[in-house]
Amino acid sequence: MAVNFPHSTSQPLLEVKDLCVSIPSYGRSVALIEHISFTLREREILGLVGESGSGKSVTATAIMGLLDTPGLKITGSVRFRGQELVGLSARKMRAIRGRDIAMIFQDPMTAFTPVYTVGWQIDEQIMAHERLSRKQARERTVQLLAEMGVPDPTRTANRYPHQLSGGLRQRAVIAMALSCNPTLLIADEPTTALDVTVQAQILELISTLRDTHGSSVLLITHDMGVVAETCDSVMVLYSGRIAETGLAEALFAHPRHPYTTALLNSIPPFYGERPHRLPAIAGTPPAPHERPAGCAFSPRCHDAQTICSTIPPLSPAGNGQQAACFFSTSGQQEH
Ligand SMILES: Nc1ncnc2c1ncn2[C@@H]1O[C@H](COP(=O)(O)OP(=O)(O)OP(=O)(O)O)[C@@H](O)[C@H]1O
Repeated sequence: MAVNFPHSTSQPLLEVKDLCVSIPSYGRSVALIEHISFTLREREILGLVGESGSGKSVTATAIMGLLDTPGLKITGSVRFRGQELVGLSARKMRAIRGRDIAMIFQDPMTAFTPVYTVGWQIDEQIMAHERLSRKQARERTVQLLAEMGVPDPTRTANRYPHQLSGGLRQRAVIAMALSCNPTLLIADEPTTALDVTVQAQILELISTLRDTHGSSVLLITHDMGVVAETCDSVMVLYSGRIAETGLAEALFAHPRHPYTTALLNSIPPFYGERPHRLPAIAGTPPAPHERPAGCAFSPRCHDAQTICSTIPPLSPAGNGQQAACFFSTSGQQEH
């Protein structure tokens, strides 16, 4: 587990304040995410965790300016190195995406087109941002692939995406994402499609990026085990709202929200096959348009009481943690 978070005094890189995304549905506005606020510091690895449908991808794509559903409304603030990104023109946002913020997805095949070699595509990415010849770009491509632990990088660069194993493809995707030296890497379930051994290697690679490239990482996952292995800090989402935040070490030792406790109980054994999706707790999260009044987790919570029919505010819960639970400081959720 990433027990020490050495960068708590480093500069804020990404400051998200009160980010809300809603869509119109049958004449009313339905929130996909609500009041999301967090700060990602330089060289920090922050895990964004929650079950399917909790709003992780919507949060990430809103930050990246990639949400384009008609009628969708984004409010709040996303500041990257002090610059406001919400409301920025598509052209300026594209420039920031290519230069400062890169994103990698669960399925590495989506990052590459099948008809060009992997090396060609990474070269193109480099040449789009720097005035380099193909030969110079290829040297950089090969160097990046080598840094990502790709064996025989010169030969691998000349192969097509389908000729690589899943693990090698994901390494190549990370190499492409890093080709412009982004300061922020957003990784959306980057290891879910990979087998356990390769997952561990890719997570190791991501954890070393802050040392090799000085990157900050927003790591999206449904798997608390992945957070434990990789992240300095954690933000737990439930039904589009923050359930709990804190440093990984503190939150793992003393979860303050019953949903966090349930997720921690779902961590599969360290050894053995890791199931694709573990049922964290009986029942499923509500869809955005079916979110109950009050605490959205209360229908699945053993400790729910009458007060939970009002929305619990996100409040300090000790140890630098914050939790949206009326009982978060009483200690009754500790295990
Ligand atoms: N463009 C959209 N239009 C309408 N609803 C959307 C849109 N994108 C996501 N949603 C809904 O918003 C909710 C949050 O989705 P999101 O993809 O962020 O969840 P997630 O936590 O990333 O889940 P997963 O782990 O399955 O990717 C879901 O109920 C989803 O159906």
